Amino acid sequence: MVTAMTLKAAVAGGSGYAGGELLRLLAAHPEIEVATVTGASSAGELLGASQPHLAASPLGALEIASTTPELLAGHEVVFLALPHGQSAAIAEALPVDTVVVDLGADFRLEDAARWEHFYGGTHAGSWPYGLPELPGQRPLLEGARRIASPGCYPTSVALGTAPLLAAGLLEPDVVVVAASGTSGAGRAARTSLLGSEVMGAVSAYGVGGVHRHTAEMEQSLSGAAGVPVAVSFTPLLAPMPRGILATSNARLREGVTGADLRAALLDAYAAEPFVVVLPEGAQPTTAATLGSNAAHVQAVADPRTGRAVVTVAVDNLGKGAAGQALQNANLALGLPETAGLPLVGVAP
Ligand SMILES: NC(=O)C1=CN([C@@H]2O[C@H](COP(=O)(O)OP(=O)(O)OC[C@H]3O[C@@H](n4cnc5c(N)ncnc54)[C@H](OP(=O)(O)O)[C@@H]3O)[C@@H](O)[C@H]2O)C=CC1
Ligand SMILES: CC(=O)N[C@@H](CCC(=O)OP(=O)(O)O)C(=O)O
Repeated sequence: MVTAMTLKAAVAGGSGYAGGELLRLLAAHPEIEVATVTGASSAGELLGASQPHLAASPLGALEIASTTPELLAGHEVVFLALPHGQSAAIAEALPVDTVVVDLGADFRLEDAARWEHFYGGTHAGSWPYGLPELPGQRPLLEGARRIASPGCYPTSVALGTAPLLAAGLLEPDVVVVAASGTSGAGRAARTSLLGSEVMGAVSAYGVGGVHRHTAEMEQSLSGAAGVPVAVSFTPLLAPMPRGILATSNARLREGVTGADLRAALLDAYAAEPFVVVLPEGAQPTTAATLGSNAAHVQAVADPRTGRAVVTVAVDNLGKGAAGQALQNANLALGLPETAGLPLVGVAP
């Protein structure tokens, strides 16, 4: 039930994985109420049938509507959790004073040529990049009407390495190997159903610099470093439903120690509610972040090879997607940044 005191939200793509997690978070948000949920093939179904984890919430009784700009207009905030290429036309038709947070990639890249290279089609433009913890980024998101929420892998990589590059501790050439749970591929991919192929195996994909998140990582890391940063990225598919563990490896600048790396992370995240720099000796694990908007970060020096090893765990559907989108909406709407966002995960 929407009351005069609450802000009305619409979630487009509410039948998908990212939309489903966003609706779970919004169901407990103190100041936002979901008035409209849309989808495509699921239009006409009850949300509780499409997303069984929402069945006990009043949201479960909402009917999923077809996605049209007319239906999405008239809300204070619209979340777009749609496949790539679907957001731009919808966003253009929404009122300019509506807060629109896109969970997809349509508006993440500033460079049109790079967007077209990695995604194909025509670049729709760029919006403020919704990773508030990046140096200098939060003021661009406070009060914004359009926000491009980052991809899950780029979120995890930037949270670990951006402060180290900004502090001049690493050479601007980063090798990333990151493992994701199957929900990262979206519900439509049905990888979750291919148990015989996915379970019991870890496999690399998008190998050889072709994964589209490479451009997004280079954009945010170059912004933090103030010089172009090259990223070599290899994603791995891991036999788990959700979670990302990203490892980033880069050459240390002359004289830099492990203590310097940790000091830079602790300094960058001292006042950040969602980023936890783990105690020395502890390593991030995906399980500890599940269901939360937290990112767990660690950095270690390998003095024998003169390299830094930075590890980050996030929930790909939490800080990697829905949690981050809600954090961005809170900033845009002038609400407490942490409203409706769990700081702690579920265990075991
Ligand atoms: N999964 C993840 O970890 C992350 C996802 N994202 C981004 O979030 C967005 C959604 O991803 P995800 O939830 O994983 O994807 P899913 O495949 O799970 O869900 C896609 C959603 O979009 C709807 N949809 C599909 N085609 C259309 C269309 N032509 N018009 C309108 N709606 C359509 C689907 O509706 P229906 O089911 O009714 O057909 C469904 O609700 C993507 O842009 C993705 O890149 C970002 C970060 C992480
Ligand atoms: C396991 C898996 O397939 N993961 C997805 C990443 C999903 C995501 O964050 O990103 P976008 O919003 O940019 O699509 C992939 O590699 O394409």
